[in-house]
Amino acid sequence: PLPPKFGVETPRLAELSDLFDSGLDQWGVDIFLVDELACHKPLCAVVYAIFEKRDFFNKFHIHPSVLVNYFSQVEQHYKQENPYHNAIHAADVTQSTHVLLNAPSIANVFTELEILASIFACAIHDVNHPGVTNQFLINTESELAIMYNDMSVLENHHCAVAFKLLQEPSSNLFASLDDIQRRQLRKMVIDMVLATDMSKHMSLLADLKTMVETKKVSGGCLLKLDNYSEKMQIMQNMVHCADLSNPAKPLPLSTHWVTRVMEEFFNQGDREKALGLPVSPMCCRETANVEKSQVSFIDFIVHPLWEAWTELVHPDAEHILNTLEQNRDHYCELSAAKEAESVK
Ligand SMILES: COc1ccc(-c2ccn(C[C@@H](O)CN3CCOCC3)n2)cc1OC1CCCC1
Ligand SMILES: [Zn+2]
Repeated sequence: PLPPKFGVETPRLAELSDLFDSGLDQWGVDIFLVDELACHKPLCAVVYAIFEKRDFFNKFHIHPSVLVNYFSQVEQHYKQENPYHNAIHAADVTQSTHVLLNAPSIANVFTELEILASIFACAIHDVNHPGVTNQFLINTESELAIMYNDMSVLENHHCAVAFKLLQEPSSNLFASLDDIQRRQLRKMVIDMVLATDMSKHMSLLADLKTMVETKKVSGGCLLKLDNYSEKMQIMQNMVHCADLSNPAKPLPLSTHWVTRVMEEFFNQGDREKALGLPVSPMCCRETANVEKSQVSFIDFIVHPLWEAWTELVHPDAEHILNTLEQNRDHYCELSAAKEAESVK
């Protein structure tokens, strides 16, 4: 028997179906509307829709009910009390990567298994996120930090939880893959999820820039990706771009994410204050300058990354970079207006 369409019981199935028809392949689909129409199971709905659109059910002999069993479990393991690191963020990063994969300039670069691994990695990349940063887990000598020896604590946890949930027989998504494929997929997913650790950002970006330079030299085509490491660098940067894509989305979505991430950071700041720990950067609700922080985040982290990605897939991501630059100017103006207000 087939599970409900998109794996979610919703009285608004027709609207959800229409939104996916028009928006699933679009940069900037309203993921918060997906959350509403899917009765707060956005991850199940988005993954189901992408698997259907990419014909993964047939290509990898996955029964829809097994997909729904597994991603319902994954969705339940995202803490919905987190303002930011919840299943909506996972659905957002997954759908964003689905769009990036459609860029014509990387059309024939990845195998179907690599595409499956990328979509899967996004869907699970923050599962069971506790709503605090690695530094907080380390500073508080949390069980997770002890478990993972302070190294990419969150990212190791997300991976372990996701693969543990796969061991449930009714949820074994990759049962029909052969052992080689399953082992390749597991390695690719681990490599991508561990690369979402922000402390890896600078080295990831350096690799991407080198690849862009060599691409320029080799006459612009990406097809000469012969080894695993080069391909994985692109996949890791693609997922990292999607993870840091909030400022590059249409402004209403971007500001909604800023509100949510600041609330999560401020909750952490409250906990640090209560524990007598130094309050992390941007986590103090009394002193944080939200707009200024966004401008710095864009100038130092997000824009350099998206500038490199845009060069790699030129000209397919120009509109994304333009949106990022327009949004940056918006936050800059807001910040200046706030500054002017405060000196009156
Ligand atoms: C929409 O804006 C953001 C969307 C996502 C993130 C984001 C997700 C994961 N991270 C990594 C941090 O968990 C780790 N950092 C280490 C430094 O201390 C703060 C915590 N960051 C941040 C965003 O903006 C920041 C908050 C104000 C400006 C910068
Ligand atoms: Zn994330």
